[in-house]
Amino acid sequence: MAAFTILSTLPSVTSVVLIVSSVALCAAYYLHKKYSYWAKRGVPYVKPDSWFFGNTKEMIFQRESTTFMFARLYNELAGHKFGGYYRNHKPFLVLRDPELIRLIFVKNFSHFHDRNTPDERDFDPLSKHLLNLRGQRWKNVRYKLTPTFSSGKLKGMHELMQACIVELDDYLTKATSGDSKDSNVQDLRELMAKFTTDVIGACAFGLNCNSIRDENSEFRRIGRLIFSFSWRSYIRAIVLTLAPGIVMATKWKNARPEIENFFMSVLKGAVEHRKSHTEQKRNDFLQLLINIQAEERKQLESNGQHNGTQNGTQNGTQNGIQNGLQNGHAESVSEKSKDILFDDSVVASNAFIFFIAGFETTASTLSYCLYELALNPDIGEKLYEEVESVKQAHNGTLDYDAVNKELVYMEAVISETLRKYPPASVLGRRCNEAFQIPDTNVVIEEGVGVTVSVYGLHHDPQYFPEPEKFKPERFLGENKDKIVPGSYLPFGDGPRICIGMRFAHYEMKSVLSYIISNYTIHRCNKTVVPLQYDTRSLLHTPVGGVWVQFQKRPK
Ligand code: HEM
Repeated sequence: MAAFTILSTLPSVTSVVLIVSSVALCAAYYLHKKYSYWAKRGVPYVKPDSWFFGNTKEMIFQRESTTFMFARLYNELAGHKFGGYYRNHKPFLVLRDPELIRLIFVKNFSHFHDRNTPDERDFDPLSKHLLNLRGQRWKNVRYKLTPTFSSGKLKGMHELMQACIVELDDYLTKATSGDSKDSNVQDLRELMAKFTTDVIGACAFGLNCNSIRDENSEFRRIGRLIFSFSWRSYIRAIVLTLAPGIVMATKWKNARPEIENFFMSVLKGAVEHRKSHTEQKRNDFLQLLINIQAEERKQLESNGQHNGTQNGTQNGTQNGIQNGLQNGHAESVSEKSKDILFDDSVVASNAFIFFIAGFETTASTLSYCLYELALNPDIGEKLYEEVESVKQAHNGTLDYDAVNKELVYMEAVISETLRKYPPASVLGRRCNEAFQIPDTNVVIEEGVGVTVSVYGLHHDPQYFPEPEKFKPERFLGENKDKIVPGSYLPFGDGPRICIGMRFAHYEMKSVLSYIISNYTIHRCNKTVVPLQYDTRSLLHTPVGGVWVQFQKRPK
């Protein structure tokens, strides 16, 4: 009897089936509606291959790298100027036509001024940097930071960079004169990452990171950690696309705690040092950021708007940063005024992003460039001749202007490297104001993201015939003039183009001219051709490194 009563209170099999099928139907209807977005608008699109992840399943399950997944979407939409795809169930547009790309990235920037990255978050002290900032706040910070990369400022960093080249020289001299027959065989990824870490450490923080000299350098360890795969970052990235609200509500920071703590303590140390050594003239990015902050405070004070406790002098600013960093958050109470643009966390975040954006991209370009020289010795010899002749014209040394203006063939070799191996292979913008694509009825609605596969464009034979061949002459003379605007985008385009572009070019040309002058680069039995790429990496990273052999040139 009791059993009968319990059974009668349970829902019948029919009602369970009904409930389950109604939920399934609602979910199917919801997803069908979501995935009809592009079809309804008559836009060609790539059919999603997963109900849950749209077109990004292969990337999410790490079977395809980000670079190759977006290049595949680009290729699948061949014949169209643009086409739709879905990230999870959100609609995105791939832009394929260079003219349309320029229209969106440059001419109609006011409709697309933000990236697809999440908005700056108050709980994350290292997130308020140029890559993430949006709208007017981005504009103001960018405006203030642009002079930081002027020729005058970069010229002032010449000595810092040369000091890092001396370290590299010391290392390579030992390696190539070592007893072991393999000591001159080097993993370019690792060697160049150590070099660019030292450069950016010196130029961003005024610090000697010692990555080349010291195998256990903390900076290099943290640099490796930033770009290595972690389940934490992987799960966070998935949650961020599926349910960004969860990341915000749980204050789930992007940087791992170890990385955040490291940078916060480095910054605190650097600021403390500057406070007690005001006599030392500095010319690094951190000092330039501190100066901008000091100027801003001075101006706010003179406008009578700033009631904080700092006195507005450079020392005051340094105290402010120090207090903020010491309190475990980068913003001191006195800085909450809405008028303040360069609060402590904006200073910390931008020094941090210069480090991250600055070392890996240049290291990867340098390693691919030297790899190609090992495969194409004739290009290496042509480079050598150019470097030697420019050096001769300048009494045997290359100053800032000679490096910048006279190494024309080297510039072409670097441009070709960036074409074949763009480190930032995908660009994105988020539509902030509806935009009708000219000569069509298609309107990109507010909130919809647009994507450019830089790798897809750079490997499209329509723009770069025989794209797998390494041909620097594409970027020389009249060939250069024939490059279709909007088809070559290693540094992006429009007002949000890479702010460090000139710095990167200068750094790469400086170190390459040193290497080319002193060494020849060769294939060795560890050189892999063609390179195989890590499907888990965001930046196109080869598996197992990029190995070549260095041989000292006879003097
Ligand atoms: C070969 C080296 C480099 C490459 C290929 C590269 C590439 C890029 C690309 C593609 C973007 C996005 C542009 C867009 O969305 O239109 C970008 C943005 C950025 N890069 Fe670089 N970059 C390099 C070196 C550097 C260096 C050395 C620094 C700093 C010292 C730097 C700092 C930045 C910053 C802060 C942004 C965000 C700019 C903004 O939104 O206003 N990059 N970079």
